[in-house]
Parts: sequence; C-alpha cells; structure tokens
Amino acid sequence: MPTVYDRHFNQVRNIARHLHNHYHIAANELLFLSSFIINLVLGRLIHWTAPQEEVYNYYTDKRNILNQLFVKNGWAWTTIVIVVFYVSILTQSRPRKSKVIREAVIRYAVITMWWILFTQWCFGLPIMDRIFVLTGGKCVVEDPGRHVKLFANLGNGKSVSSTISSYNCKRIKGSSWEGGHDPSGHVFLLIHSSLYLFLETAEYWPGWGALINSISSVVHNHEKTIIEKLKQLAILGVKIHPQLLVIGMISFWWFMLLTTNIYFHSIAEKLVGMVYGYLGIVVVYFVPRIFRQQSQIGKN
Ligand SMILES: CCCCCCCC/C=C\CCCCCCCC(=O)SCCNC(=O)CCNC(=O)[C@H](O)C(C)(C)COP(=O)(O)O
Ligand SMILES: Nc1ncnc2c1ncn2[C@@H]1O[C@H](COP(=O)(O)O)[C@@H](OP(=O)(O)O)[C@H]1O
Repeated sequence: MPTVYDRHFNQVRNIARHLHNHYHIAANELLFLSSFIINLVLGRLIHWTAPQEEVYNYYTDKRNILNQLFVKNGWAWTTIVIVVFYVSILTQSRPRKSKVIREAVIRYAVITMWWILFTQWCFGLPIMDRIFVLTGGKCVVEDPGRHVKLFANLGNGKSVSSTISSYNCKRIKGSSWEGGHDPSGHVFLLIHSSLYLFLETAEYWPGWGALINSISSVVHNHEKTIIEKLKQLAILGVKIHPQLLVIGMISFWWFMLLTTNIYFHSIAEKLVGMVYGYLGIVVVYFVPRIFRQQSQIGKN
C-alpha cells in the first residue's frame, strides 16, 4: 500500500520525466533556472519588509568592494574560474581532450560574444544602451569635455546625447543617465555567468557525496593545523574537485544578484536583464538538444 509520501514522490518524478522527455530539461536544471526568479521574489520581499536596512546597508553603496572588484569585472572572474576548471579536469587524465577543449572554446566564444553584444558593443551602442535610448533615455551633462561632438547643447548649461554609451556617460563628471528603460546590466551578467558555469560544468559533477567526503576528510584530520587544513582545502577546490571553486563563484554571484534585486532598478528593468541573461544560454545549451533529438528520430 503506497503511502502519501510515495504518491507525492511519484507525482514529482512524473513531472520531471515529462519535462525531460518533452522539453529536454533535467529537473536539477529547471531548479537552477528558476532559482533566479526565486532570487527576484526574495529580493522584493526583503525590499518591502526591511526598508530601514536599505538606507544603512553596506550593499546600497555602489562603491562597495564586492561590486567594484568582482561584479564590475564579472566576466573576467567567470573566465578565470572556467579556465581553472578545465585545466584541472583535463590534467586528471580525461579521454578525447582535444575534442573537449575545442567544444568548450567554441561555447565560451559564443557566450562571450553574447555578453559583449548586450553590455559592451553591438555595432555601436551595446543592446542594453540601445534599449535605453530607443525608449527615450539620454545622457545629460554640464560639460561633455572630449565627447563634445556626441552632445547637443540645450542652451541652459546642459548638453544631452543619445549616442554616447552608458559606460562613457558615467565617466563624465556630473553626468546623469535620464529617462528611458535602463535594463539591469548586473542582473544580466550575474544570471548569464551563473548559468554558463552551471551548464558548462554539469557533465563533470561528482555528486554531493564525493564532495562532502573529501571536505570532511580534510576538516577532520586532527594531525593538521588550521592553516594546513585551509591550504589543503584550497588545493582540493582547485586541483582535485574544481567544482568547489565553481560552487563558490555561483554562490557569490547569487548573493550579489540578491543585493541588486533588493536595492537597485525597477522590477521591469530587472526582468529585461533577466530575459537577456537566459537568452544566450538557451540558444547555446538547450536549442541544440532539440535539434540533436530530431536528428536522432530521423535516423531511427
Ligand atoms: C573553456 C574556456 C576557455 C577560454 C579560452 C579563451 C578562448 C578565447 C575565445 C574567444 C575570444 C573572446 C575574447 C574575449 C575575452 C574576454 C576576457 C575578459 O573577460 S576581459 C573583460 C573583463 N570585463 C568584465 O568582466 C566587465 C564586466 N562588467 C560589465 O559587463 C558591466 O560592468 C556590467 C554589465 C556588470 C554593469 O554595467 P553598468 O554600466 O550598468 O555598471
Ligand atoms: N549588487 C550591487 N551592489 C552594488 N551596486 C550595484 C549592485 N547592482 C547594481 N549596482 C549599481 O547600480 C547601478 C546600475 O547597475 P546595473 O544597470 O548594471 O544593474 C550601477 O551603478 P554604477 O554604474 O554607477 O556603478 C551598479 O554599480
């Protein structure tokens, strides 16, 4: 006689099977994909329930070290982590190394290109700035300095431009980025980077059991000092189980995304950043699965 728990377990398993068979998405992938929506909802709940903290919190300051050093160079950190990951995995004697490297580099190049198009350059202004300008946004300054050619003088001591990038606008002293819909670059980058790291490394997942056993064998080694244990953990996270480094990076991106969701931008601007964050990943990792399955059906 199946218990109520068995029935519920079977229901969840059937949903997971359906998703896998029809949409080619595994249950753990769906959970990870939806974690960013959970992050947004959580951010809004904290925003509404703790307004006092917003005023005094360290994270409301854009100049905080985590933002300036890590998120503002987010693609560089993600690149470092994926390079360390592959070097570590491939030195642990994997077969078909050249094929693995070739495919990883192609995916990295396409994913990097999408980051460039959305945040840096898209045959002129990047996509996020184009959305801002097309919805009526402008860069307003008092003194355009060396960018004077890009600005129209309003005659009231102010100049405006809709052709300068957000990056260059912010570098002009006393500038403001006014009007328009300004998609969140942070939300885009943090989701794009986390999904890339997750999907790129999923194939090499050793299981929580193996990771926890390795960590606890270092932590419970009573012959070692704390410094020696920390050194061993660092070696473990880079050389033996680089998945630990990836978990660390993704967890940190998730936390920084939560702070963006609590303190910065409108919901609509965050949703647009989120949609573009999913888009490049869906094209590189999920769309090919549909074509692969169709060609498989064609062969049978
Ligand atoms: C398996 C992987 C192997 C990799 C081997 C490399 C092979 C090379 C292949 C292709 C060539 C691509 C060349 C690109 C190299 C890129 C390397 C870098 O990452 S350097 C750039 C670092 N810059 C950043 O990280 C900036 C990130 N910040 C932003 O995008 C923005 O500040 C923001 C979106 C976070 C916010 O913008 P804001 O204006 O609103 O503040
Ligand atoms: N998690 C976070 N911590 C600190 N600042 C953040 C942040 N998320 C966004 N910001 C800041 O909010 C502004 C808008 O970010 P974005 O459009 O990329 O989402 C940016 O300001 P600056 O460009 O003045 O640094 C950015 O630094």
